[in-house]
Amino acid sequence: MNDFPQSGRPVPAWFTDAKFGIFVHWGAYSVSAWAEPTGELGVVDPDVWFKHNPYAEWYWNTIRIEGSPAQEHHRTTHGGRPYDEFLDEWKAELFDPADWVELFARAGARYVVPTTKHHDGIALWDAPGTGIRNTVHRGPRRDLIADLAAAVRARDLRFGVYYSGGIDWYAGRRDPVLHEDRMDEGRPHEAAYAAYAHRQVIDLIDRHSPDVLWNDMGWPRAGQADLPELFSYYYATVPEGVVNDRWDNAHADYLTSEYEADRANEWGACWENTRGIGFSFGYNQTEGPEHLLDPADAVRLLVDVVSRGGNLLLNVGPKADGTLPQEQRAVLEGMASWMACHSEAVHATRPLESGSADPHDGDPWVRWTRDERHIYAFVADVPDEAGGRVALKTRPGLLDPDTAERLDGDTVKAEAGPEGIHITSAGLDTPLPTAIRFATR
Ligand SMILES: C[C@@H]1N[C@H](CNC(=O)Cc2c[nH]c3ccccc23)[C@@H](O)[C@H](O)[C@@H]1O
Repeated sequence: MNDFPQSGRPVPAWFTDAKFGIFVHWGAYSVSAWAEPTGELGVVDPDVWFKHNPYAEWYWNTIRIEGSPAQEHHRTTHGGRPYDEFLDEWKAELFDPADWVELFARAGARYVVPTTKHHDGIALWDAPGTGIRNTVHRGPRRDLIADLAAAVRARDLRFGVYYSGGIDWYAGRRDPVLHEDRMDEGRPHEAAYAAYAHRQVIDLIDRHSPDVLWNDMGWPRAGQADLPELFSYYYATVPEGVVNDRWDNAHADYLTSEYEADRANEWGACWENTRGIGFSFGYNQTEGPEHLLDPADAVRLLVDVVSRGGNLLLNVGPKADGTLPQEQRAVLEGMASWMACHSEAVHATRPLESGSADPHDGDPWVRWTRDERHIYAFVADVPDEAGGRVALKTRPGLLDPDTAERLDGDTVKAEAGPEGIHITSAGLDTPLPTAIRFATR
């Protein structure tokens, strides 16, 4: 979607060191919590995508598409009633932000980005111009953004905000989006909406000094001339703030990709891949284990992204009551137990210079990271018949075999080989990667 260079502004070190953030998609769509588990963005045929949208947060759009299974579900389960009623049904009665943040921190996340207003236009704070159509005056009757921000900062994590500037099916009054080629028709571009959105982002900056401004689906054309002023105001308020790339090519401190879409953005010193634990960002009750990443998948995704110089923004979709779905908690718990001894090989690392050591897919699976004094080899799926022996292809002399150590404490033997380093160690035949640390020569 974006083929322009980043802003040229050096991205603050906290962001490139952070490596791992948690996205939180929570809204009135968490009450309906329903979508077909069609598949991943970028893999699903675009002609199928919108009528069979796996994004549960797109429920209001999908139920307005004639003949969609979601429309049928809405008719039979909710009597076809107005989407807006889900706001009043949303109570968030079990919302415990400190509990969420503790799990996010243990999993190794260093920043948290909640949806403050998604495409349905419902604000999770008392946003200017929204009247009572927000979670302070209806439903939860709570400023969910302020409560989460406080918990995130109390745990010394960075706090960012997601804002749907490009799409607003309420204030923007648009017909359903039927195909990505007609996405622009689904977007409001008028001056009134631009002023409304601009004012809300300024309000978020004034209230929370967010460390990340994560806008989505572009910015209304009538408001694009005012973006340089908005960004200047943001940076003056948050000198270490970062701005993503979804403002219609106006500006970007870093580029984003989403599932398999926009993978061409995954280059340079700083980019971020985002996805849900399943095929959806909003909680989708129809998803089963076969649709979700397991802990090993999530760890490998994080390690692969970090080894290529990116951040992973992994999403959780809380239930309407404020609890994190058990199957999503389990993934973060799995990441947390892995992160307990692998953080040093992930956080504040950088990719290796190209050509010094090769990643490898298949058996074994190999990825690399480095910091000033060490090089880390992540190894998984070592075939059993190899007796735990792996040949790591590296530039000769790059690693000192005598310094090899497994971060989980198990023993590893290393010796220089013709193509780099041979290591021998037990228990590397699992899909969950293990890091071996070497001192750099
Ligand atoms: C983080 C997610 N961002 C989505 C917007 N995604 C994009 O614009 C990315 C994208 C690239 N190519 C596309 C083709 C069709 C739909 C989306 C995209 C939103 O529509 C989702 O609901 C969720 O908030």
